[in-house]
Amino acid sequence: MTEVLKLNQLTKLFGGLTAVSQVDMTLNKGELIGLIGPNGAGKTTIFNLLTGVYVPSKGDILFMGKSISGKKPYQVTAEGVARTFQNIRLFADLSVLDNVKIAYHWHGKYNLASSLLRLPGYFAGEKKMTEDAVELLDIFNLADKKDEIAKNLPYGLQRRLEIARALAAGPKLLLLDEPAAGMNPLETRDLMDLIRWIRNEFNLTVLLIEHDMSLVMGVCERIYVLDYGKIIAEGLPDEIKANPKVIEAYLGEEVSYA
Ligand SMILES: Nc1ncnc2c1ncn2[C@@H]1O[C@H](COP(=O)(O)OP(=O)(O)OP(=O)(O)O)[C@@H](O)[C@H]1O
Repeated sequence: MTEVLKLNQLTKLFGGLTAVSQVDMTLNKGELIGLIGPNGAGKTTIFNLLTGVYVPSKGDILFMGKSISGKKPYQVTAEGVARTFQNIRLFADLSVLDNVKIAYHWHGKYNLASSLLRLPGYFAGEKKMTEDAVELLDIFNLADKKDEIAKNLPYGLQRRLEIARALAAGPKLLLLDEPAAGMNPLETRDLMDLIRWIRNEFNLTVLLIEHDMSLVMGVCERIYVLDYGKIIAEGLPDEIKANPKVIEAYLGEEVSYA
């Protein structure tokens, strides 16, 4: 089994606050893993550490066996890690198509000189990129919206577009931060199917933060539970549901497994 991601004693302090504390985690190739925990548990901080937004205070992050701790976000993207955000971050005033095409530039199909000089390679590359982008949008049922301005899309479609854009960067590891936030139950169910499908189709490993328990339990093969920055449980969805530590951590929060 190939280890795609390994966190060794990952720790992040903000002043006196330990937001992430000695977290160990392993993701194997092709796994779809959930990261859950009450508000403020440190989930998004882990994503920010994984993507180079923050530098770990202690511990290490290994991606495909190589340390990526301390790398800049663009370097982490180039290594093959892509993410979506809790609060959607699209280029709001660009078209749906351009939002995806921008991400393709990460693994540019042509070099800077050919792009500046508009050499034949540039036009061929540009055409191929547009075709690829439209194909990707088609998978996400967004091809007919390709010329719309991103901010004018309904919320659920903006979330889909964000995932499409993340995939355009050609990741090996996809990090999804609350992909179902703000979606209705039908949209959530569609999204679950889509996440499972893209994992298979794009040969991905997926780590998913989610508050919607039905989504987490329905789609994830294994789950890590974080509370006050520490991993308090790890296991199969049924094990997690029945784990007293998890139930206690969630006491006072309304949890629905429906
Ligand atoms: N840049 C920062 N500076 C100081 N404290 C921070 C910073 N970012 C996060 N924190 C704190 O770290 C802790 C973990 O926050 P984080 O956003 O990672 O939690 P979370 O599990 O993603 O929460 P939520 O489910 O509400 O999104 C919180 O106490 C938060 O206030």
